[in-house]
Amino acid sequence: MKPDKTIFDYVKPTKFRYIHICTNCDQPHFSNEEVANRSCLACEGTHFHVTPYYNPAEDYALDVDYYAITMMYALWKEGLHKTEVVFDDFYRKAPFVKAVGDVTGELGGYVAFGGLGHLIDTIENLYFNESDIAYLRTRPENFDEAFLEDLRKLRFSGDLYAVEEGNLIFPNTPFIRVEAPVWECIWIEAMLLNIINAESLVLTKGSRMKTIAGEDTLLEMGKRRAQGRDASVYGAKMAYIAGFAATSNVKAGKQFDVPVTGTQAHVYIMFHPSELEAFLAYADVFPEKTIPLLDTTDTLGSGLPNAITTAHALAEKGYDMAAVRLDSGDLAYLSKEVRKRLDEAGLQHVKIAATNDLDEYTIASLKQQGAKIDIWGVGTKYITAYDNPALGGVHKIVARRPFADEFERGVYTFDDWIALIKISESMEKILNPGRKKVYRLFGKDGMAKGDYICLEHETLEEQQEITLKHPTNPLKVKKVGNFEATLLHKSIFQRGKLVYQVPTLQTVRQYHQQQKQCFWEEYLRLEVPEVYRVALSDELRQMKARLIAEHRGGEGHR
Ligand SMILES: Nc1ncnc2c1ncn2[C@@H]1O[C@H](COP(=O)(O)OP(=O)(O)OP(=O)(O)O)[C@@H](O)[C@H]1O
Ligand SMILES: O=P(O)(O)OC[C@H]1O[C@H](OP(=O)(O)OP(=O)(O)O)[C@H](O)[C@@H]1O
Ligand SMILES: O=C(O)c1cccnc1
Repeated sequence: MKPDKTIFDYVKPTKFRYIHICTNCDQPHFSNEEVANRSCLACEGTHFHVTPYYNPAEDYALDVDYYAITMMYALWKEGLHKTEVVFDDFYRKAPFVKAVGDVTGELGGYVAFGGLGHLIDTIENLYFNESDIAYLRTRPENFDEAFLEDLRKLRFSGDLYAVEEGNLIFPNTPFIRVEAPVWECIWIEAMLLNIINAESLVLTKGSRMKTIAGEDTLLEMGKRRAQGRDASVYGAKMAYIAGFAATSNVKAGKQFDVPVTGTQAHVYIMFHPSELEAFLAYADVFPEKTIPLLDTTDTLGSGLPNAITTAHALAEKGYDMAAVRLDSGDLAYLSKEVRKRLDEAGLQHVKIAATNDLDEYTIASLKQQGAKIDIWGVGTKYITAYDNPALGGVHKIVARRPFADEFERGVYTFDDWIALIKISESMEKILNPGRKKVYRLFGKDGMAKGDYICLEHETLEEQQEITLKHPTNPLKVKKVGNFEATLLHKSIFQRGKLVYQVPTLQTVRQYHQQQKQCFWEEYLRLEVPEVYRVALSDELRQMKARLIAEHRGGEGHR
């Protein structure tokens, strides 16, 4: 390595642990092996500067709850850690839906699936770096050195299937399925759920706001109120997917190429000797982008007249003032009055922006009151998912390969998957066992009719009509004919390798809008939404019933 370089000056070595730099020609080579047993591809030199690659920005291996490490260790000690298993990720109750339910008490609602791009990035760069290993070595559990050495080599090596980011997901539909060695599935749980739960939650909040705002402009302004830096940056990214026009979060703009914009704050006006001087000074610098804030002293008595003077001054120079901003008071009354007076002053082009603790409900109410607001700036209630601060997505084992003794006894073959179940007192909490897939059924009009969860070997392609049966209530059935069935999951990782073409943010944003249009508005409305059918195949239901009966009969969880 040249003395004036650090390892960060070389190409990012995704998934490789060591960087071997030719001491002759400075060419970098990436490897998972510490020992350089090769000649340089560029100059055939044989001497290398070898160093572990450690990028503090890629520091995800310990994004776990401690019991993940102790379970991984116990499985390693048992020699079972590489047993292949299947995990499903799903949620049970949609957020933001008030506990009213339909006549049978069942709650509807949806989640907009967010966070897949972030998850892919994280899994691609997931490895225990040297400082992680050093930390684990200090733990009182006294982990075996051979275990720590295996951790140093560990990468995600499994298959991962997921719903595409921006699609809509419903209670109990698995949004991710992971097939991997059991210790890897345990390793990624907390990190995966942390990303998906947080980003899907705010994406859903934003998606609801977009439903209400329609063609009006939505701006994301939550940075100062977000629960941490990541939450603000990824929240701004989710807002863009949801259909917001821009964010005030500059870091998100840089990181994800999201449009960035803003108005002006009270500080700028309070700092100047007078409101009018402040408006004129700002307009001088940003003649095409000036949005005066009207409420520093008196919205209608001072802010608005000064903004009109500023707009006329701009017009004399050939510029159109963009908008004015309301930030307090009765936004319905004020916006109507401001619109009237702007129009009277010949300023029909000047738009009205509003901020102040807005959410989908206040926006809906203001629209219903005939407020003349074109631009909605939302911060706190969007970024914190204020009325429902967590999404309860879970990561659960549903199948495993047989153990050695089970092969030996001839009970199973190598290719078998053994369905696993966890029993609960409440039927809703009992997992859907086995290795499964999910179809989404569309009518000929392109509208979604329900999700159909079945075992991996089952197929729907030949069927003309299907009865969607409620998972727990036998009286709830819905016949669907003349449908098209689409598999909901895409293959993301195969044997640890990324096989999915990650779409651009722009594409994900369009995809989210397209997917929303496939659902009747009754499923998407804010209050008491219609329940979208998620059904199990007969074979899956029967298998589940058999496993429950066996379990209740005391035969354990097989
Ligand atoms: N016409 C309206 N209908 C429904 N909600 C409104 C209407 N006008 C304002 N709101 C909302 O009512 C709340 C008013 O909050 P609050 O009383 O804290 O604001 P304020 O006194 O006007 O201003 P400040 O932020 O300076 O305290 C805000 O959430 C705002 O979005
Ligand atoms: O209301 P939100 O949806 O969070 O939107 C962002 C708010 O942030 C700013 O207020 P600031 O932080 O200056 O304080 P304020 O609440 O007293 O206006 C701005 O004036 C908005 O009102
Ligand atoms: O640009 C704005 O108007 C803005 C940005 C962040 C918070 N409140 C307002």
